[in-house]
Amino acid sequence: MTALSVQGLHAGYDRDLPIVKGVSFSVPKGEAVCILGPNGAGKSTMIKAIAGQVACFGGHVRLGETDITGLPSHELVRNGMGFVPQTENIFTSLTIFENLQIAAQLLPRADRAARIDAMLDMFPDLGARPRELAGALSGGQRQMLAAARALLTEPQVLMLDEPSAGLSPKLVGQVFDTLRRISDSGVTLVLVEQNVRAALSLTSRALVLVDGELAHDGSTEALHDGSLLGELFLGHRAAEANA
Ligand SMILES: Nc1ncnc2c1ncn2[C@@H]1O[C@H](COP(=O)(O)OP(=O)(O)OP(=O)(O)O)[C@@H](O)[C@H]1O
Repeated sequence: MTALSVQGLHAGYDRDLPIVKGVSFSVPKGEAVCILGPNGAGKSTMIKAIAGQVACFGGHVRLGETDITGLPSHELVRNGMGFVPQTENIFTSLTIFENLQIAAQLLPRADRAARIDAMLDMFPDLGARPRELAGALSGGQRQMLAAARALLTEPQVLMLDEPSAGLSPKLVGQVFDTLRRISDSGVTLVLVEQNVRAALSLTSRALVLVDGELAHDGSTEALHDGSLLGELFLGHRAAEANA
């Protein structure tokens, strides 16, 4: 069964200069997929367009059978999409518990307390100190809180924009261990990553975006020795150099 389907997506900040140009892919339920590519390729723009935060100029995004193209973020959450942006993904002046409470507002009142408890159980680092200010957490714990906020509504698909950004190697390891647990629990994962090694350790399939177009869609095995990835990335650099 297909969890997420993107067909002929054109998206960006100016209709006359789309950043994402005709990208199509689909992700079966339960699969973990990473989106790789050189700086400026349009990875963040694409994931934000799928998450309803950047304008779609053409094409379709479907979550299961539902067309979600261009729906605002809160509607996407109701339809089963979780999105963890790269920055400003938690409220640092509020406690861990309050951060979860705000995310829980989208749930029926009767379900809120149980879902918050489930997240505090799932993330023991957070469960040990629910009254601590989110701003006092380490970078890795902040990413866990951001993921917990997104998972609270039990999304079918969880998308993350560079969960390793700004983290030390040790914290990257912690965050990816958490993502592996989330993936193992059956949630479909789509993540944009600059940290190729970490991304390939988690996902079985990679999409490579070069200059807003899909340059590769296949098993991560082919990318482990780095030469194909290098070719894809270098091809882009050569094109830039000749421009
Ligand atoms: N808010 C914005 N307004 C206008 N242009 C933008 C905006 N955000 C990004 N861009 C442009 O869109 C292009 C793609 O950027 P994007 O951040 O999507 O790439 P990326 O592949 O995620 O890069 P990186 O790996 O460096 O984060 C770049 O040319 C960038 O300058």
